[in-house]
Amino acid sequence: MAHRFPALTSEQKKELSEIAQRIVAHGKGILAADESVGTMGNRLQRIKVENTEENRRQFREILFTVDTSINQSIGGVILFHETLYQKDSQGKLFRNILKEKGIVVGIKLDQGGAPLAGTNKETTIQGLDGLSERCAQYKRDGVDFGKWRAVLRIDSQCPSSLAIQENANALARYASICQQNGLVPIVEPEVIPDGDHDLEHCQYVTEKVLAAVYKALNDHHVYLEGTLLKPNMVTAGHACTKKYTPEQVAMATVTALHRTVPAAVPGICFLSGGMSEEDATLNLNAINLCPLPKPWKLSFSYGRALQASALAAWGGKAANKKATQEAFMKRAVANCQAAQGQYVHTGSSGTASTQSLFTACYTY
Ligand SMILES: O=P(O)(O)OC[C@@]1(O)O[C@H](CO)[C@@H](O)[C@@H]1O
Repeated sequence: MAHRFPALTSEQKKELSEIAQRIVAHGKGILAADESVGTMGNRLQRIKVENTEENRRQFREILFTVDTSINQSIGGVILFHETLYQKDSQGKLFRNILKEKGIVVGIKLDQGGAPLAGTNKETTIQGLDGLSERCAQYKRDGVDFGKWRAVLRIDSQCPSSLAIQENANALARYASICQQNGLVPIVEPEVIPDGDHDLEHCQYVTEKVLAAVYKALNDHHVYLEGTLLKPNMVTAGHACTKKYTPEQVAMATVTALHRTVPAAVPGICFLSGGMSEEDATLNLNAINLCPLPKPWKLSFSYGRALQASALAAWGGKAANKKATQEAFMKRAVANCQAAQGQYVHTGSSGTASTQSLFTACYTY
């Protein structure tokens, strides 16, 4: 089989791999601030704030106008469509505020789940139609990476081979379209933590899912050096009675990744999946200390685990801006340290940072 129809030019490949490497350089990770309107509504409800466009804008303004030193810990921010075109109170586009800090701007590209008939409530993700045009427009608007989240769940007959294959193929098709338009695709196959399964079962399923994803990416001629993976950590199900240490989670996670993710992938940025802020940091730290070969950067792309304390500190009040920014900065710095295996837990974490952020059947 000759390679007669190259998918990308060498210039395109260079641009993609440089973007991917910038995002995860020196322990940096990603702030996933891409909650859709509905998901943000759930977050705001917890702090008794109304889900209006202005309230969503105000919270994000506080995060994005944090001190420039945030660029030592955060390499990329994923936005939702609405946020990409919002401005701060001085009239400056959020995306320009982020870029001036040297942070790469990303966008959520998937458009929600659709049921796979004949399965045990499994789904695929929509959004491929018109995706190329959307990517081209976003690139013109200053976006350099995309995100697509596929959801797999563990249950009786789940994940089925249909759900694994279908979601792997959709992720690969999305990744190929992103790269054609100059966007680094974040590939997110999330095995959600609902259920009472043990750590070993989650590892088994995660390996099957990741193996299928990398086969599909190869089939679709995706340039791995210009991608980032956003997987779940391997953890026991939320309702499992047996508890595991961060070191056990780390060993199961790195083993699964080592068996399935090619070394050409520059970075693996975990989602937090409903872990408390502190657990997400401790597990990431243990992953980076795990004594197995780790040819990729192992970092974070947290939504809940980077914003829970900040949301609680804000409470919808402009007067709490400083405390909100301090809470956000604290988590960002802690995760940057964890991404280098240098986090030291001081034991002085606030209540918000140790609270579980799990939501059953987390969809958006
Ligand atoms: O699991 P977390 O770290 O909270 O969020 C991971 C994530 O993929 O899921 C969210 C909902 O789709 C997104 O906002 C975010 O990018």
